[in-house]
Amino acid sequence: MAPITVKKICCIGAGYVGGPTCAVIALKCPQIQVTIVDLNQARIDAWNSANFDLPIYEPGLEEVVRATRGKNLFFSTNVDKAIQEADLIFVSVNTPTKKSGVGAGFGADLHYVESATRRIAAVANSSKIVVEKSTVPCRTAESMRTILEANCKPGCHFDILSNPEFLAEGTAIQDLFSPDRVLIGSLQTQEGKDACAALASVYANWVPTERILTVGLWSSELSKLAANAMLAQRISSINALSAICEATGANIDEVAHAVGYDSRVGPKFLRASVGFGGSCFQKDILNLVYLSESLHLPEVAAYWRQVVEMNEYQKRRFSKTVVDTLFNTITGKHIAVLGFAFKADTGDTRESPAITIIRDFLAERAYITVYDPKVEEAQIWQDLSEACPDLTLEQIKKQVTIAHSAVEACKSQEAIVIATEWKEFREIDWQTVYDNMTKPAFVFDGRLLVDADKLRQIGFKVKVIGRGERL
Ligand SMILES: NC(=O)C1=CN([C@@H]2O[C@H](COP(=O)(O)OP(=O)(O)OC[C@H]3O[C@@H](n4cnc5c(N)ncnc54)[C@H](O)[C@@H]3O)[C@@H](O)[C@H]2O)C=CC1
Ligand SMILES: O=C(O)[C@H]1O[C@H](OP(=O)(O)OP(=O)(O)OC[C@H]2O[C@@H](n3ccc(=O)[nH]c3=O)[C@H](O)[C@@H]2O)[C@H](O)[C@@H](O)[C@@H]1O
Repeated sequence: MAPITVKKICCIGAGYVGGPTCAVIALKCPQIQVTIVDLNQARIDAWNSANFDLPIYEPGLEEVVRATRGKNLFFSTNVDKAIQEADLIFVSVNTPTKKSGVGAGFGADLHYVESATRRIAAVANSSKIVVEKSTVPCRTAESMRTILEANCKPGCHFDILSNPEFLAEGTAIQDLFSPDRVLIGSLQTQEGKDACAALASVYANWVPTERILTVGLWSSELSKLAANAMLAQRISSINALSAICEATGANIDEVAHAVGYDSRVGPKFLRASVGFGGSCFQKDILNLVYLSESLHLPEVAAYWRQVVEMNEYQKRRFSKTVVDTLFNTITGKHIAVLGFAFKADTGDTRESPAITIIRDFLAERAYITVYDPKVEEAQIWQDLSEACPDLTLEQIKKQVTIAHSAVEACKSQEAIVIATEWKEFREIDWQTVYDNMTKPAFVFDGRLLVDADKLRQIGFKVKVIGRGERL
């Protein structure tokens, strides 16, 4: 059979993954027409906005969209038309943790994947390659195939591939331009292999072929959960060690450096922090826990669950350090929280540790001033309202103020908490900040960001995560 040539791609889901991923495909494959669709009209309008006020902030993304939009990249809410025209369809919809019913709190909520799949079956009038881009539990492709085969029009045939995404927010464009690997899982039938080759040929426009890994469908699905679980496990491991450092006087930077120098361990992803956030680590580990439990593997489930429990402990431990250090009470005290996003270079706040810390401070009835360079005010209010269901928004607004710069946020405060590692926080004029604070002035660095010695010379009392030194 002649190799399948992909000419038109549809991506269902114009979010953090679908948007950047398919914009980069459009840039690297000018011969392919790419249409990204979503049910959310506001999101599509933002992708199409005349001034490129895109719905997500990601360094380099605007340049990619400027170079391709209206040429071979289109954003639309006309899901059916894009499905009908495409030869290959990415399903890149959200797969959050289930909130109720069987598996609540652990399992993935697959209803967005299912409704996208049902839509493909209902409207497709020719054969398609359907690609799972969303992160899904192992064997989801089988359910998709059952739905597609039971509902498709006569003469239509669907090949299903798994092609999980490994980009990290904040570096998405760089990660997509030069991925460590692209993973494609397929059934090991001739048709499955042909579909796999068709998708591989799309990536081969810019990814070296030795980095395009082809495996079985179930391995591909599980590899995505495994990759996130192992990355998160490294952070929980280093954070567990940070607690020992604080208790013994060891320095977590030095420990991470010494351990990471072993080429078998490697230096990356060993940065102690106030805890990991983001929409996926916790969700994907809980998904793995649920999978393990459903497979009657309770020890395996407990092992992975501990990675999330350690992360919760780290966030709690950080809040408690602040209270303990501020003479065992923060009631009525003024604290600046620098950073609200879950990491630098993104406006995304999903599962951000800053939310948990502020919730803890609100429970102690402290006054908080927040500053983040990219997170919208409305998002901060929404996140705090969800995190503090016992408080009305009016009550929250009495205790929380949003500032427009770091220096403004720190003015007249008793303590500063660094919750996100934004580069601009490294360049703060600490002398001016100190002069304008209530004394003693405290800095709690949850991101290993400040030069603690320099701050101490100015007069600050400084506590850095993973360091047991004197204030
Ligand atoms: N955010 C990240 O950095 C990464 C996310 N992932 C995975 O990718 C998937 C998507 O994640 P995000 O892009 O962050 O989610 P998102 O929530 O930003 O975007 C998903 C989009 O899908 C749309 N959608 C849902 N059902 C639809 C339907 N039936 N038809 C059309 N549109 C529909 C939603 O309106 C939403 O805009 C998830 O499974 C996630 O685990 C994987 C790697 C990285
Ligand atoms: O499936 C996903 O969603 C993605 O999840 C992560 O990407 P992301 O969550 O965007 O960002 P990371 O850089 O992994 O950071 C996650 C959290 O861990 C924290 N972190 C990271 C690294 C580190 O050494 N220490 C640390 O505390 C970050 O501050 C952040 O809160 C993975 O890195 C991606 O490979 C994966 O595709």
